[in-house]
Amino acid sequence: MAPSPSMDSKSWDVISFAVDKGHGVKGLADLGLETLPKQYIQPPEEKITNSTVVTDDSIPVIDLSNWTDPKVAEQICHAAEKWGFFQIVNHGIPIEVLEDVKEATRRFFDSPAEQKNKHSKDNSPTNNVRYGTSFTPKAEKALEWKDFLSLFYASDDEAAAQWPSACRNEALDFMKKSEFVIRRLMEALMKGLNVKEIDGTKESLLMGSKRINLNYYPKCPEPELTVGVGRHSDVSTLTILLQDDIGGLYVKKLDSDSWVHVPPINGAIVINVGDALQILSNGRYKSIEHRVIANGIKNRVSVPIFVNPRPSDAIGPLPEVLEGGEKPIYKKVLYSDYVKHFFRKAHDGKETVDFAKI
Ligand SMILES: CC(C)(COP(=O)(O)OP(=O)(O)OC[C@H]1O[C@@H](n2cnc3c(N)ncnc32)[C@H](O)[C@@H]1OP(=O)(O)O)[C@@H](O)C(=O)NCCC(=O)NCCSC(=O)/C=C/c1ccc(O)c(O)c1
Ligand SMILES: O=C(O)CCC(=O)C(=O)O
Ligand SMILES: [Fe+2]
Repeated sequence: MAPSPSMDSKSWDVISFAVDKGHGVKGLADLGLETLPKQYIQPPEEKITNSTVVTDDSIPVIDLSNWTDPKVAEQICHAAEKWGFFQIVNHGIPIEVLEDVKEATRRFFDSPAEQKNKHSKDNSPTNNVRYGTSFTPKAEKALEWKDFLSLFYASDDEAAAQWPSACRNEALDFMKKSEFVIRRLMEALMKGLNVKEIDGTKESLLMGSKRINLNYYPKCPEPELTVGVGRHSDVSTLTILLQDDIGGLYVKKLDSDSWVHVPPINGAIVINVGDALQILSNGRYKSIEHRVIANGIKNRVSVPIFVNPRPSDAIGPLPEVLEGGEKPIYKKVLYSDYVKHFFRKAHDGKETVDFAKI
């Protein structure tokens, strides 16, 4: 039966429509539903409340106008240790590149479901391009109110042949124009760990592979009953996250049960430490839990670039970190095993990193 706004979600198959046929939550939102389908209702404990949000504190904002100032490197290391999250301004990535990739994200998700679904797990001719909804629908008790396109970068030629034309050039441009920033951030962070030089081995561990996701969070009926993205930490070394002007990303404060909002700043980019860098730094840099709320007012887009080790790398605490006799708290794990473990289950806060604990 074809869905209509007046129908409640008992009378038609929401999963078949949104997940299998590829309409996503964008398709559900376009129906003009007045109530949230029950499959998206999250347990009450996932609701973010005023009592857990603090408004008198926020993640650092770091001005990168002067990279050569040693104080900038100190601020980066300090933010990575104490917050695991910070925003950067005056980073040198042209504002048009940022605007263009947000626009391309809207263009891709505005295209017909049949078009988008050509890139689903079942239909895509390559594993490097994947359109989907929620996170792991088969493993989740409640779905998340988000559609995504995930693009693993293999080469320019492969991207030209396989990435959707609606967003290919803009996504590639954002990746390329952020390379300089990623390298400088890594150099600063490695200095803080006593690593003098990023040689070939370190280059692979720190930034050997990249994945860019285009996220689309449509306007949601009854947004307080669901989530945009559930509590999780990223499995990357670093994530370079571009958000639009809507807001809704919350970050957990270290060693607390409080959450802070990450306010959109025009032209800024959010940076966060992922599990791989937490493991490589033996816990010095923190991969922090974060989540995105759903909203009932406007569609939101975000574009994270996940900077990762190569899938074939073994990751564990770096020798330089353990030089002074510090005990390793993580064992060596094959990065592709780590990522598979992450993708196999629903978002579950910081549980993934236990996979690598000694
Ligand atoms: C990821 C793997 C290990 C998958 O290996 P492979 O053996 O080919 O398995 P697969 O059958 O394609 O995928 C295994 C499952 O993961 C899921 N999966 C794979 N890629 C993705 C993806 N990009 N997004 C969501 N799920 C995915 C699949 O759907 C499979 O589940 P199921 O459909 O069988 O139930 C491989 O592609 C690889 O080594 N990739 C290179 C390294 C890499 O990509 N690292 C990831 C960094 S991404 C990163 O840091 C964060 C991603 C993220 C995404 C969404 C969020 O909401 C979120 O919070 C975070
Ligand atoms: O949309 C956002 O602001 C964050 C998304 C996110 O955490 C992710 O894709 O891993
Ligand atoms: Fe994330």
